[in-house]
Amino acid sequence: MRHTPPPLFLPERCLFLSARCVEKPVGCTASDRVSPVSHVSVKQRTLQSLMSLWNATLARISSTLLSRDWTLARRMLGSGARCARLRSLTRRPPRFPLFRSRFFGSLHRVHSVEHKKLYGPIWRSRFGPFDVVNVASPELISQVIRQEGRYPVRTELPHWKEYRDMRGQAYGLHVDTGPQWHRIRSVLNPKMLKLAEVSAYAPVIHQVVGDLLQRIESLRLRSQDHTTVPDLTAELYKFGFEGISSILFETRLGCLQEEIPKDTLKFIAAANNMLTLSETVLFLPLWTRNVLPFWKRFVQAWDDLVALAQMDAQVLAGKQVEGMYLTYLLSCDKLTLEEVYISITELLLGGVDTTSNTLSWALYQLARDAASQDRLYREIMSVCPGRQQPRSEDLSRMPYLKAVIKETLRMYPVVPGNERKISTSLFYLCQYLRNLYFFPQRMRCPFHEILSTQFHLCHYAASHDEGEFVDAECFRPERWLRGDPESYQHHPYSSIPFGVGVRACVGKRVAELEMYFALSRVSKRKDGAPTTEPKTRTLLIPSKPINLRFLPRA
Ligand code: HEM
Repeated sequence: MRHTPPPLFLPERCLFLSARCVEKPVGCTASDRVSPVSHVSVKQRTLQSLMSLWNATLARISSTLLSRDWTLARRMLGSGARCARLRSLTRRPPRFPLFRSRFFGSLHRVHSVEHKKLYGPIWRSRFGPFDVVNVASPELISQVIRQEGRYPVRTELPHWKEYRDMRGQAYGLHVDTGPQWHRIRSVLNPKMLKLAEVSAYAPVIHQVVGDLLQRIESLRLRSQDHTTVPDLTAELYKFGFEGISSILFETRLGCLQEEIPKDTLKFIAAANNMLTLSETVLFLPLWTRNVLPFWKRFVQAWDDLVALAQMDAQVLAGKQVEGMYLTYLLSCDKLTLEEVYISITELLLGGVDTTSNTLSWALYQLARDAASQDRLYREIMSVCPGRQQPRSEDLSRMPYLKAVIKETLRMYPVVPGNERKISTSLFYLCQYLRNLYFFPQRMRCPFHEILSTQFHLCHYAASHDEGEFVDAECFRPERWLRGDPESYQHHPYSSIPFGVGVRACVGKRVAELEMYFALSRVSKRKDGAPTTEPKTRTLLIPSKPINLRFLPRA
């Protein structure tokens, strides 16, 4: 199946030129890159004014539509057909799908796949205090990303921000926006995203993978049938934590030992609490904070996270361990100490659930699919025979290993949805020529006075779309292999588990290296598994423990 991108309806240049004029109706300056008036002909000026007028009218119509003033909208549009088309945006799902779906499980399905079936690839919904426009087709997602601007904004995390203000902490990557976010990001990027720099972490990751294998072996031997490793996700969670902390601090915390250090357990529990409570405190009204225990627990969880990351950072800063990420952050002198602490906390937080859950799903799917498992095993053995460990450069000769991770992330994108707020003054989306939507930069919201239009990018729905992926619910790593009879071209935005663009995941390369090394070495054993259902707790995680049987290969 080949994907043919649909043509765009409006000439982009024209739209942006006039959009600037809408923003600054009097005196567009040279810095706006709009030609000075004396250099344009009367015809061009007239055309430009007409375009400005047209765009201003459209912006007004859109904002009217989004503020639900239907009478005025109809009067302004004057066309029933067009009104109906735009109205589809306001066909809304129930108000709090989150709470309802909690009882039935699988929030991400209700939220994106089911809604896409009901409302099409674009719909509007309320998510806690947010009024959100959901986009669930790769084409629409790509259009949002293309217009995200220089400093993309994901979503407001008012409760995270409030906590940091309360404690006088720096905001950090998740909360900061604009040039301030960019400054922190440009310091973190080089040693996290450059392939050559990330390869330097290979030896330390291999040590951690070695510990994971030992842990699996000891749990297997201890089990009743001498094959089953119970709750593998919990072990992989410790692996994720040990992996990222050994990169950041270049020291081992011992998470995969029999006796887990108390502080490590505390960090893991705090991360779990913070992520679980994050949704709850966001949804509950402010007055509940003094009545219900959630806000206090949320604050406590953050206190524990920051204190532990800070404590490790302070102890290790004194040791001046050569080459570790923390040393780099402290010595580069581009971040304040507060920013270093919050960055370390966020990297630790980002690096645990994500890699561990993806690995759990990958092992689970391989365990159910003997053919994929054998193909992977053959590939690994051909590149790294015997007990040889893969090096970073070997990975380019392991396309199937990479395809397994890609397919796992397609089926279980650990972050099932992403967000973007619009930054251009006039923002449009166009779905296959038929529907054209305009969005104002700001719109009204009953909770906050005024908000930018916020888009929810439904990764999960896009990567489960049968139009993009044949038998989308089946695990088929082959679809990602170039030249394989089962492979085919996908829309480049049909599966973007790490996000794309300048605000995409900062830990992508580290996560991939950890997952490739762990999966290749664990896969040298054979396994089988019971079934389990996905669940979401801000992140997409298994709802039941995954118990795998590990049988040593002959
Ligand atoms: C399977 C592994 C992972 C997945 C699927 C994943 C996914 C994502 C996604 C979807 C985003 C949002 C990107 C956007 O807005 O466009 C993100 C952001 C982020 N991730 Fe990851 N991630 C993974 C691993 C990691 C690791 C290992 C780390 C830490 C080393 C990390 C740290 C972060 C941070 C700090 C951000 C915020 C970046 C920013 O706002 O500038 N992630 N991740």
